[in-house]
Amino acid sequence: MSISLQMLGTGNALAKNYFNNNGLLLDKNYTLMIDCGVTAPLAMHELNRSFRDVNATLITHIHADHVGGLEEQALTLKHKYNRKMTLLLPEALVEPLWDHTLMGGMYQQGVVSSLEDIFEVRPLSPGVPHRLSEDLVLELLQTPHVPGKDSYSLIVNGDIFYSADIIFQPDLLIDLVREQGIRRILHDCQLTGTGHVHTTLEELLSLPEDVRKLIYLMHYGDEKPDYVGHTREMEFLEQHVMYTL
Ligand SMILES: Nc1ccn([C@@H]2O[C@@H]3COP(=O)(O)O[C@H]3[C@H]2O)c(=O)n1
Ligand SMILES: [Zn+2]
Ligand SMILES: [Zn+2]
Repeated sequence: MSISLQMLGTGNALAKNYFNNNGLLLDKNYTLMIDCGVTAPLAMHELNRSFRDVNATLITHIHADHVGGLEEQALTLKHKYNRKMTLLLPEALVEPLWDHTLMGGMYQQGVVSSLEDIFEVRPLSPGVPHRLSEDLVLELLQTPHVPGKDSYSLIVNGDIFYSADIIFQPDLLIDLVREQGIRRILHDCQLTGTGHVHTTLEELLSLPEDVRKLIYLMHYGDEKPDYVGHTREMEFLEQHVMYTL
């Protein structure tokens, strides 16, 4: 089973050179969009891709760089193609995504009054595998980010870990690799400053070598060029490149 990953962007919420950290996970018959931030519609356009060719969009948590493109996505599909996107999201996010984020822009009396009016909503329970296609199985793992904000990392096909924005979790990462058979880690990486809600490069560098060598770095800032060559075994994930996972 061959799974590919193409990032629509690899930047943090404020990056101007790398777009928001959103991705496409692809198997031969299925395309999953991981998060749909403010820059996702333009990123799709630049890749000559259409939301029509995405089977489902998965949301990890509610920050603009992860959900800020959903309004445009839903409107594009409705008005150009008369269809709804399948929205996969942790069950705990269904209500806040509508009440705290999308309702403000999308509410229309008598026409649009719930998330279900604009998406095919498929709530997912964390901690159990969900088969999305013949080759793609996804499990949500709740991980800490901003206090009070539910956030979910992903385990893909039982052996790939994709971090939502996450506070450094060394024990989890070591356990995933040494006990749970994870062979690839896609991890957010804050290059400067203290990691209050993200994991810093310094923290990732403190991991043992057998874990570091499985890590691709993503969700980084525009200062990334200054850090190339200073990440030991860990490589920066690059926007638009197609990776076989
Ligand atoms: N200097 C900054 C940078 C980012 N932010 C917000 O904190 C969020 C952390 O998760 P994120 O998804 O990276 O989005 C960030 C901004 O909303 C912020 O409040 N101040
Ligand atoms: Zn983010
Ligand atoms: Zn975030």
